[in-house]
Amino acid sequence: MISVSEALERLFALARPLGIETVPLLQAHGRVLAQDVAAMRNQPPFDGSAMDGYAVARVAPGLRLRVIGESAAGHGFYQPVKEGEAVRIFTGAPVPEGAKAVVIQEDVTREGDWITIGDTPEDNDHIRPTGGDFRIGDTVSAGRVIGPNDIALMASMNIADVPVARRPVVALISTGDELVMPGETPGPDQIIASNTFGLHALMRDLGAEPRLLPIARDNEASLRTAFDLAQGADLIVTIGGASVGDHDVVANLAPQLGFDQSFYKVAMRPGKPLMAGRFGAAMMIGLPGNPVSAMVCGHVFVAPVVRAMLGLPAGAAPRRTGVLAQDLPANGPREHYMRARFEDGGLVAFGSQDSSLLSILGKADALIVRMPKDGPRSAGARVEYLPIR
Ligand SMILES: Nc1nc2c(c(=O)[nH]1)N[C@H]1C(S)=C(S)[C@@H](COP(=O)(O)OP(=O)(O)OC[C@H]3O[C@@H](n4cnc5c(N)ncnc54)[C@H](O)[C@@H]3O)O[C@H]1N2
Ligand code: MOO
Repeated sequence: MISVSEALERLFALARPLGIETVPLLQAHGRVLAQDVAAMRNQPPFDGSAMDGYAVARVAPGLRLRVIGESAAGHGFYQPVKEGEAVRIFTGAPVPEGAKAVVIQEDVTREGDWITIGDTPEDNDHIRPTGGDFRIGDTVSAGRVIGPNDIALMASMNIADVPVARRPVVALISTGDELVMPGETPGPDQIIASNTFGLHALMRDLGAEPRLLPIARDNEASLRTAFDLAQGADLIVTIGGASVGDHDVVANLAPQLGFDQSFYKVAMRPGKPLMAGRFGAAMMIGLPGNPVSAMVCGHVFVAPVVRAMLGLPAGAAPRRTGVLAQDLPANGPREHYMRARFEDGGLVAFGSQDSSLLSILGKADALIVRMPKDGPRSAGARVEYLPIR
């Protein structure tokens, strides 16, 4: 059995980066920027006014000036302003040549075409200089998930088409004779497939393109059909059949069908019978079937792999530090991801950590990470956890 960190390293070695595609700006939200993009223009493209008021060549209280024109946003005034003159100006308008400051209209008295400057602070010229926000060639750096603020910035830079990482296509295959789809009527010894649905949502959140394939039954022909249907995927994720039982088809049959295994079994709880390797042109991860194991492995392994495929830094799922609100006993030999909730700001692990209990996973805010053989921890101790909400 290998450690969680070694498993992650091997997974990153198996992942292949994806190509780049160009999407219209409106579709770039949530995608990963695949190349630096550069501003096509200066912003502002001219010295512009930050206020409504009067553009003047000199500011002095009591100065009387003649208003010679008007500069509004989208309608500049293209004559110089000289000593003794002022130009009526509005926020966002180009400042005329010769103007050294804008006096806000609250600090001015106007009579006809004449203004008199009143008491006004002289430390702010209210002029936004050309390129004060960004200049031609300034870049937004690749390797970031594009958020609303990035979209606004790129729009302002006149970037209408954005190079983004192609979404990894993730084929999700549930295996087992006992499974039916949600909405179907299960037989007396059947249950509803849940793992592929939770993982589908997780993949969507990460910016992948999940494909839910039909359930593979516990026989070679059915598993072969599922792998055939998975062709074209960048990542194949199987769920269940990973352990040592006679009917555990993925562990028993996948190598005969083309699975080139890199590792099998990780010293973690839940999630021990995890496997990974390549399957033809795709990477493959075989998750254990127990529902909590599958979801925890989704957070701990599949999510970092998808991020790496998208060109984000290859690293473990980000952890935070929290304070225990209760004592915890010593941990066993496997790295333990304990389902826990926050109570008054402190972490409380659930009493049952059985890997079949989705009702507890559903109430959990966090997975407390216990390293192998970690000693007992007292209430008040600081521990690492993965946020899972
Ligand atoms: N003798 C041993 N038995 C088991 C071991 C072991 O080391 N020795 N490991 C246990 C551990 S740990 C786990 S985890 C499970 C994993 O087994 P499999 O990956 O083979 O999973 P299955 O047997 O197919 O299913 C386990 C459990 O989960 C349910 N299941 C499966 N797929 C789904 C799905 N898509 N949605 C909802 N539920 C699913 C399945 O019905 C079973 O109840 O093995 C232990 N055994
Ligand atoms: O490792 Mo299994 O995934 O604990 O139930």
